[in-house]
Amino acid sequence: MTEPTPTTGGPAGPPDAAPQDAHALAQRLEEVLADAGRRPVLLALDFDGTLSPLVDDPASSAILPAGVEVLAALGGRDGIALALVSGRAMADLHALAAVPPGTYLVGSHGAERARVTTFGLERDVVELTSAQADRLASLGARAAAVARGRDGVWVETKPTAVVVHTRLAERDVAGPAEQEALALGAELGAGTLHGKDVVELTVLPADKGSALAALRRELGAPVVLYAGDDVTDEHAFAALGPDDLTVKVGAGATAARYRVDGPQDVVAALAVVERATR
Ligand SMILES: O=P(O)(O)OC[C@H]1O[C@H](O[C@H]2O[C@H](CO)[C@@H](O)[C@H](O)[C@H]2O)[C@H](O)[C@@H](O)[C@@H]1O
Repeated sequence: MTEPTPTTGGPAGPPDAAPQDAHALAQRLEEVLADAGRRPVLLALDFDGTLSPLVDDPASSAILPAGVEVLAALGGRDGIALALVSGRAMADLHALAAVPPGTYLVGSHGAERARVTTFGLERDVVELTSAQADRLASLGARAAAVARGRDGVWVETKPTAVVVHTRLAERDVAGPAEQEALALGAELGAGTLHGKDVVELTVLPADKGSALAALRRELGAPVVLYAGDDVTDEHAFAALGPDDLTVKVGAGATAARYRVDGPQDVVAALAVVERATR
């Protein structure tokens, strides 16, 4: 897996200072949570690569069991709001994400919004204009042509986008496929997001930063913790301020203040929140 260039995936260049480690993050979380005046704290988390380890088959992704447990414990806790902010299509995210009622779900990088309830999903309707629907159909057909004959390259379709996946392809096959997909997006006037082994071509441009800022405003959250592993999460980091906690999961250039190694460390940070808010 190669890290895509942030130019097409996210807005930010690297910060001046190197991100701080998991220990510094835990300390800062404890400080923030000790101040009852700074509630609600919005815990907003990317899904793939952040709560759920990356796998070859996106349908078999799952939040780490310890993560499911700690999220369940945080559900409905006073002063804590939970959100998943993902590139996944909403139906897909809802099916895979074992999260407690009350959790906000942001899907398709912000094009889809919903809230988990005890009775099911309360979901905003997404409607495409006929021009957008036509463009999505053309993108689907042309993306299929990009994948055709290329071993390990396949196309996922979402309500507002198509995704060219290259994780299973050799590098000399994946690189040209990603470049062709990006060129296709430019040719058909689609929004493009270049994530980890994926090129997303969307007819309803959205980004995690705008979606996160809107959710924060609605909730009136003075503090936000956002954790994400991909270049598309840089939009979310860029939308947050100096009092927020931005956490890059894994390697790669980032504007986040903290860096942790993997999903197990994200779960550990959530456990800090769980203990501090009992
Ligand atoms: O914003 P996210 O929650 O990180 O979702 C981004 C994309 O995630 C999925 O693809 C990624 O995870 C797959 C499963 O681990 C992996 O096979 C793929 O290489 C990753 O890019 C999903 O399939 C995409 O639709 C999401 O946009």
